[in-house]
Amino acid sequence: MAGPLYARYIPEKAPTKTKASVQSIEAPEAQKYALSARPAKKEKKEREQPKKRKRDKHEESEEEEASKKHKVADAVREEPEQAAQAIEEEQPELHDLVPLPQPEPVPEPDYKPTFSALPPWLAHPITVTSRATTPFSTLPIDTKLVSHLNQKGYTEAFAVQSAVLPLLLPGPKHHAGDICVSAATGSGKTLAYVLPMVESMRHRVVTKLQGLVVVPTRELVAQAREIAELCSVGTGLKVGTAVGNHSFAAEQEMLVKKGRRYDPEKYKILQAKAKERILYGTAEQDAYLDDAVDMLPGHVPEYESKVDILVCTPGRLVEHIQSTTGFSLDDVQWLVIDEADRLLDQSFQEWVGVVMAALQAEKPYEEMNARDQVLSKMWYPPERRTVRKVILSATMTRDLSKLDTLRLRRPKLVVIEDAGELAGQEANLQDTLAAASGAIFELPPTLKEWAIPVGDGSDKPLYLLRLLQTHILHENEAKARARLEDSTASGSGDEDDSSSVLSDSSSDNTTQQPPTQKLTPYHAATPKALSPASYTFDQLRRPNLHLNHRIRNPPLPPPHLPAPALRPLTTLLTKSSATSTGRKTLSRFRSGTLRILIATDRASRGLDIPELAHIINYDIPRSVTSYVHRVGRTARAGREGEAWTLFTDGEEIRRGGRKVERVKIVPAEAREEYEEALGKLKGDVEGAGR
Ligand SMILES: Nc1ncnc2c1ncn2[C@@H]1O[C@H](COP(=O)(O)OP(=O)(O)OP(=O)(O)O)[C@@H](O)[C@H]1O
Repeated sequence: MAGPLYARYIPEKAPTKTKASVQSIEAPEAQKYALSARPAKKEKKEREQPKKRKRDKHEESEEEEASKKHKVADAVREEPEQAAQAIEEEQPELHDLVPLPQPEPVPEPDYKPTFSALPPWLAHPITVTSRATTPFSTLPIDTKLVSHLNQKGYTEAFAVQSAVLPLLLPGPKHHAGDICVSAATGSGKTLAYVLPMVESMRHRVVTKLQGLVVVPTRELVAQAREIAELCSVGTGLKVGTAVGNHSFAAEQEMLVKKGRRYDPEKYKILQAKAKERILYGTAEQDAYLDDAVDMLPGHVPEYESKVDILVCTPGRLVEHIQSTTGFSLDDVQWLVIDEADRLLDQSFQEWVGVVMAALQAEKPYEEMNARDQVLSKMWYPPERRTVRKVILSATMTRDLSKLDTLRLRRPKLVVIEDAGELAGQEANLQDTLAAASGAIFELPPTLKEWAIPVGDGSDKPLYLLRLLQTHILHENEAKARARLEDSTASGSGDEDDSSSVLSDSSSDNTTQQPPTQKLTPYHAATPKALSPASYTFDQLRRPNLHLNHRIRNPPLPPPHLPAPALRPLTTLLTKSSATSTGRKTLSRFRSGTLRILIATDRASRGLDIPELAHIINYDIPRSVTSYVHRVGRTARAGREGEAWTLFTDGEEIRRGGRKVERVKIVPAEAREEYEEALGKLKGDVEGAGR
């Protein structure tokens, strides 16, 4: 009998479905056992008519199912509660699927590669501890030079010098190949390359450009030149520079001497070339031929270098290679690249390619000396000179694509590592940072680093002001005072009155001042602060002015300080400062006339101011490299120094996997004056922009 056309709808419960699925999982098992219990004959019969049986079974089960449903529907209609209970009882107990128990995973050892992608010389550098020093007298250096160095206070070779000098000077440890050096800022790298260069040229007869030193900035050129001149005393070697602080023509004049030589044969060749050029236009556009035309009959022009060692910036070097007649690198024996990572990072008119080509270039036949001319006509060409290359940095690159451009010959890498407790931290830093950027980083072991939280950064100038007042100037003034008292007691004070700064500034706060004339001896020796910063106050458009303004116009002269107001002691050094202004600023800072220098990253490389005691990173540097070079302006040549970094809420400063020690500073209490000054400054800037 067919069921009713309609009935109350009872949704199927999930367990019913689950039951079905459980049943369907269990069914084959049950069937298996059921089948195995049947007699073999029946089994055979079943096998013979499997399709029919299956279909019949299927129809039967459908009928059963339908009649069951009808029964349930009837029961529900008659006794709904009992029916529901019965249905529930019918439900089998269900369990979720549980993952099978698994064995404990076997811990995998940390991956330690047994190979390195770096070539052996980079992967296994010569490492030397930063404490290894050697007396200069034990090194194969001219005795006069040793005593001159001693007089100037250079008695012991620093670690980098102790490691590099034997490799570059003649002797049992001499290395016939190129050297790369990674050593901390202020560790004495300049002397490490200048000394062997000068020693190798000591007995030269005529002036030839034999040593080429390339550095990135003008300040570095001046410093390297100073050291080169110190080492060249008594040798007659001439040191020149090319940086663009003179006109190009004046610089050409300083580098190359134009002369003439009687050589009728060569004269004929040159005349022929010159005629060719005149006939065919611009066949060979070189000033050399122009000069030849102006020569006396039978004479040819002859150019000589006026310098033995040239210290230069890469851009200016390229200009001279390309445009100065008679300037050549044919006799160069030494190529030094200081601050190599920076120089290789920036193209500077593709300087590496130009210099390498100039070093490789064959001399034209007519410019060869007689011996080479004879040899060049023979079966084998004249011997090629080898140029010794010395590549240095405190953040040495291990980027092979960059180093390859220098065509290094049998190179060796020397790394000066920090000894003692700090070495672990450095190693960490090196591991993590070297892995991240492919560079090696070194920091001076005598450097102390501090981090100062400044909230959201909106009050940074006030934090800076307080830092200067409480930790830097205050401390220094206290030290100066103590030294003053000592010397006054011993009566050894230098009476030289060069301290106009202290006397000037005393007008701000006369009652606070110690007797000014007595402070003078400590002036030059008073530690100073440099505050490299990159500013981001976009709304003010002239950000440097902002910081300078804050320091030069402190909201209130700090009454508790024996120091004068900061205004006359502070100045700016930016990239846009003209060369002469920059030089003057630096010399005033060196002498102690100025105590606070607000600088950009221009001052972060190579600047050597021995007395500089504090670096303040007003903003967190953009890279680790930048941090290393900035803080490296202090703690130089084994002196102590401190680096302070202001950081905002979202920033963090870590070193060697740990946070740099924090110092809490309460910002200077001058908010109202600060806001007022900011408003005034904004007005000034907007006024100036109109
Ligand atoms: N053997 C020495 N004895 C005493 N002072 C030294 C010695 N060698 C170098 N110095 C001094 O150490 C200071 C730092 O030297 P230098 O500028 O060569 O360091 P650097 O390693 O090139 O630093 P940077 O990487 O920052 O350029 C200089 O003032 C220099 O005169």
